[in-house]
Amino acid sequence: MLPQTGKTGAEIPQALQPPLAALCAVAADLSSVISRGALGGALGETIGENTDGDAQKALDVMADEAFAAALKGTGIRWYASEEQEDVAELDPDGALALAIDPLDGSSNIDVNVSIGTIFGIRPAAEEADESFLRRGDDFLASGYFIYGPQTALVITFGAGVRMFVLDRRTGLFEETDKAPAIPAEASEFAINASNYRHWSKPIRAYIDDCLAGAEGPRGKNFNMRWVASLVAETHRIMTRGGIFLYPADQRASYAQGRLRMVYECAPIAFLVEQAGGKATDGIHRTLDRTPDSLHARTPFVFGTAEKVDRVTVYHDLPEAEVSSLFGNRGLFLA
Ligand SMILES: O=P(O)(O)OC[C@H]1O[C@](O)(COP(=O)(O)O)[C@@H](O)[C@@H]1O
Ligand SMILES: [Mg+2]
Ligand SMILES: [Mg+2]
Repeated sequence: MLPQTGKTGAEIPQALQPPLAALCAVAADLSSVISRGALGGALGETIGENTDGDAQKALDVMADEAFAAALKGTGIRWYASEEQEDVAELDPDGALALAIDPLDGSSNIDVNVSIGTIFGIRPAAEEADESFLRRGDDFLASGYFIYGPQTALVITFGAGVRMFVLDRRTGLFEETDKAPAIPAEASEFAINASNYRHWSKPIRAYIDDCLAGAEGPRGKNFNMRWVASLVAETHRIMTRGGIFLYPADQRASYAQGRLRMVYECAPIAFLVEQAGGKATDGIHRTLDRTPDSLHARTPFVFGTAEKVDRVTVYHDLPEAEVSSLFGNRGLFLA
């Protein structure tokens, strides 16, 4: 079930072909299960709790079990999943380590909104933790499947970004010639605005200035999106630019935001950088940071490079300039 590279003919690295074929086979099956909705059972029913304390939905567990089973014998030694407390050893003689969010956007399972799967593949270290608790500059591949009106695979092997769409007539992922590249200009921001009162001053100031529109310090109007599915936001930003923010906030257990470094933020960061964008924790480059545990969370800001840089600058502004009463930011922020 390897993705068909007819459009570009560009090779898929040999060592990655078996795990990628397995990922595509499971994703195609998942796509079909998801498209049947309630006909296929209560996919969005809460059946437990994962390590993070997040509600575990039936589809979360189904997806995790399907990916883990399909990846056996494909060269993956270490399998790190959102839905499993510890790293699983699939093939002791495998040379690869795979981190996965089997089902991303779980709150949308029952409301027919796009959901997805996020994955990242890197060389396996001798020890499980050592394979994942390290800087993110040795990815061999990362990407996501999005189960929406189209089921698509967006992936990078470290040489740009490629997109494949599932052709339901053949069950194969066919490469398109529209390789996503994040536009340098955009006017959309994505953030869960209901958390405004919990954000830091620099984040509030950045969003205040977007909301102030043409009359405010930015001198232009913006639009807001929040799908509550990281994969859907990523796909939109990969396609038409913009910025996504899930910052740290003052709620209990959100001091490092909500999203997890190993199987959400680092794989997305590698992909976004390959598409010409940037990804940080609001200040520091995501891929330069080392997670201290498998399910460690991190604040996450990614998208159009200039916008991500601007959020970093807001964190450098003097206290007085990020108080929400302050009308004008430093001149260079015009
Ligand atoms: O519900 P919130 O706080 O807006 O958070 C939405 C975020 O949570 C997530 O659903 C977390 O991912 P999971 O669904 O895999 O746990 C992201 O996809 C999404 O960006
Ligand atoms: Mg997720
Ligand atoms: Mg998930």
